[in-house]
Amino acid sequence: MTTLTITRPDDWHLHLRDGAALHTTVAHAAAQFGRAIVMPNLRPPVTDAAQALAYRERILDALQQVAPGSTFEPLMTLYLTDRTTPETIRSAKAQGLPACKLYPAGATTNSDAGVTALRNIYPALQAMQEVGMVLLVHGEVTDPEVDLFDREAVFIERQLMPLRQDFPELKIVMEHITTRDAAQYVAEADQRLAATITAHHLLYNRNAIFLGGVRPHYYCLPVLKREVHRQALLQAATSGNPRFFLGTDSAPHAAPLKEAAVGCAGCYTAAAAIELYAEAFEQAGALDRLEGFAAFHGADFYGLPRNSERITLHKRSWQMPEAYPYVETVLKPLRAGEAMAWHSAPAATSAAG
Ligand SMILES: NC(=O)N[C@@H](CC(=O)O)C(=O)O
Ligand SMILES: [Zn+2]
Ligand SMILES: [Zn+2]
Repeated sequence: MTTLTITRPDDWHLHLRDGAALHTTVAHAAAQFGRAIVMPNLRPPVTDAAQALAYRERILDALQQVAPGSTFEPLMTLYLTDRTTPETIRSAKAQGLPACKLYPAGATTNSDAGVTALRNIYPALQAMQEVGMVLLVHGEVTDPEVDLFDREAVFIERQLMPLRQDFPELKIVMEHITTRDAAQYVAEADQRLAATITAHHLLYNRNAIFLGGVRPHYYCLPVLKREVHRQALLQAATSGNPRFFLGTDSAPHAAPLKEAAVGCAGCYTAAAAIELYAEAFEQAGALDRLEGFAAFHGADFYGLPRNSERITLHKRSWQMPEAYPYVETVLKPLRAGEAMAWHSAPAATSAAG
């Protein structure tokens, strides 16, 4: 297959950051995706509807500048803290926010204000269950005794299983799953549990972080795992199961902050996300399953209409730029300077055909 036309995809897990960063991140996201679930882990975090709507306006302002006329739609989320009240949840739902995000305190970038114990958010979760908001989960325990590579599997046992028992009607998305354990757990669960999978976890195993020396641009959280896990994720993503869908977790950090003694976690894939996913699906011989994963399953899970526009991908080699301008520095994308197998044509080109 040398061209592939699919319904315009959505990104169900995306970091856009704020301020001048939006000029880079919003341009990339809007070029590919119809909608994106925008992560709330800003500094300070987005903890109520008013902050979320103000952030949405800043995103839309940037969109007007970098892609005038674009219909890209940012879907806003709340950052849960120990102090999130049921009233905050009800107000967020009333103002159209589809989801809230659980960051266990200390689990990842900008999670210091996150939740220190699940019981602290039980009243908020109860309200979310009642009003029908989706709970998004960074599923890793923060217990320093637990090996970094086991933190997702342990989270499922210690936190997610009891949580699902206590809130059986709550819709939950396990974000950026990285293990066979998570893929199996989600596959065996009911309709209310889904998972997003990133392109980088489909394409790389943990060797990528250490190939010839430490490679900070392959460091993200949850960290890349062994090849058996990558294979299991690929199988889940290409299985056709509607509870697995696209979430890039594209997480920009200025290059100097990643190439540091203590480098930030996060891979930047938004500039060519669908091309990376196409490569992974092709590798699995399942390009015919890409559209469901990228454009249908997420919208269906969230109860939103599917996109009507289409995009076209061409099998054509090109080179990923070394860097993109980013605030006052640069941003190095995953695959920087390396070959890409698929190329996505701008919407205008595909519409003409
Ligand atoms: N994935 C990451 O490694 N980093 C994300 C946070 C997150 O999604 O956990 C970020 O905001 O930089
Ligand atoms: Zn996360
Ligand atoms: Zn993320």
